[in-house]
Order: sequence, then structure tokens, then C-alpha cells
Amino acid sequence: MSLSIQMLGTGNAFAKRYYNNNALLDSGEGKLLIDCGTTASLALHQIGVPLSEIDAILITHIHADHVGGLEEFGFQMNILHRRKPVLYIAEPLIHPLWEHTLKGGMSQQGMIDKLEDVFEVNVLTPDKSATLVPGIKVELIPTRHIPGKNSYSLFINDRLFYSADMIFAPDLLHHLVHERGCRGILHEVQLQGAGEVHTTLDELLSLPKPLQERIHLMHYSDDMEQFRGKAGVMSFLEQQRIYHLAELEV
Ligand SMILES: O=c1ccn([C@@H]2O[C@@H]3COP(=O)(O)O[C@H]3[C@H]2O)c(=O)[nH]1
Ligand SMILES: [Zn+2]
Ligand SMILES: [Zn+2]
Repeated sequence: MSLSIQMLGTGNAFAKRYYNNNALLDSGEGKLLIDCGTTASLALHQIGVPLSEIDAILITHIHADHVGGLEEFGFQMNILHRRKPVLYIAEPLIHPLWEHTLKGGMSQQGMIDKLEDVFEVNVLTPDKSATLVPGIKVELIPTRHIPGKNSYSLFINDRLFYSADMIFAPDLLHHLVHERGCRGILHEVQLQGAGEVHTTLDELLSLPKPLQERIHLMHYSDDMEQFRGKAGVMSFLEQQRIYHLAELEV
């Protein structure tokens, strides 16, 4: 069975019409959640997928729309299902995720004092692909987002690029398409204003056609509808719609 992708949400950090930009990948043999933002458990509830059916979670970087749902996920799995969720994460994110994000809510004297006490932590090495669940292989690609904060985009099954929040990286997109066989690109977009920490629509529109025709836009603001027809050949991903890999590829 081929890979399917369902965005739990397609909104940016401040969106109200759209949930957080988190994705559910299903290979037919396993389910991987890419990022677990504040709205992840509500979105999963709405699409009828219990948290206990998620085989693993992968984190791209530390912002609430990408990790804000981990406390609930961790507690629900540990308390209601008596097991630790499997968490894939790059080593540099472990300390800030626990010390600066989760510790305040999750620590319990003598019981929980580190990330490994509530999650089955698996460390990923950037630029090296690994099978995270059966049928889903992921390579972390470090990309620039906020100065001083590590962030990792993803190359999935050697054919699909999934951007973390990132500033425009045209050389990387060229390299993936022309040298690594990338056939589809799920890319975050900032529709208006200067892209200080994100990639703008105008920047993506400056790319040559072979790249643009592979791009599907996500992580957008509430005014997205005003931009339909202004994104050239690029399309907007719809939250909660199930896409089969072939629909996203050229
Ligand atoms: O230097 C900064 C830092 C942050 N921000 C905003 O905060 C948000 C945090 O989540 P995000 O990465 O999805 O999006 C970010 C932006 O919307 C910004 O505009 N400029
Ligand atoms: Zn974000
Ligand atoms: Zn971010």
C-alpha cells in the first residue's frame, strides 16, 4: 500500500481557521505524526484517530504549533494506555524540549524528571535516513528558521520533501529535485510581508517551473482564500483531506 498524507492542520502559528501544521503519514503498515502542536489531539479526535494508534511522533523544531501538544499526548499515553509514545528527535532538540518546554507541566518528584521518563526517545542523526515506522523512511535536513534554534526539514522515502518552518532555501530545493529525485514538495508559506523566519509566496513564485509544479503550500494564514489563483501552479494543501503520494508528485 502506498503512503498517504493527511494534514491535521495547515495553519500558521496564529491561524484560527486552520489547526496547527501537523501531518499524519500512513504507510498502511504504520502511522507517523509529524509534529504535535497544541491542536494535534483535537484534530486527531475529529478525524477519528485515537492517540494510541499513532506509532511514532517526529519533531521538526520547538515552537508551540509543533510541540505544544506533547504534554497531553505523553500524559494520555502513559496514564490511559500505560505506555510511552515513541518520539523521534534530533539530539540538539532534546534538552530544550524538556528543560524549556515540557518540564514545567510534566515533571513529578521521584517519577518524572527527564524526557525519557515519559517518551520512548529515539535520536535521529541529521543527513542520515532511517526507517521510523514500517514503510516510512525519513532523513532530517537541517534548515534555517530562527537564529540559534535548530530546525529540521524532512526528506521522506527519498521522494517527498516536507519543509519545517524555514527561510527560503532555493539551492536546497534545486538539489533535491535535480540530484536526489524529489518528486513532491510540501512547503510552508508566508503569504504576506517579509519572510524573516519563513518562506514567502513571492520567493516560491521566483522558482523555475519544474520546482513550482511540485510544490504544495501549507502553514498559511487565515486569509489564504484571498490567495487562490495567485500562487501560480502551486496548490494549497487542505487540512484533514487524505492525499495519496501519487497526487502530490510530478
Ligand atoms: O523572529 C520571529 C519569531 C517568531 N515569529 C512568529 O512567531 C511564530 C512562532 O511559530 P512559527 O515559527 O510557526 O511562526 C512564528 C512567527 O509567526 C516571528 O514572526 N518572528
Ligand atoms: Zn510553525
Ligand atoms: Zn517555527
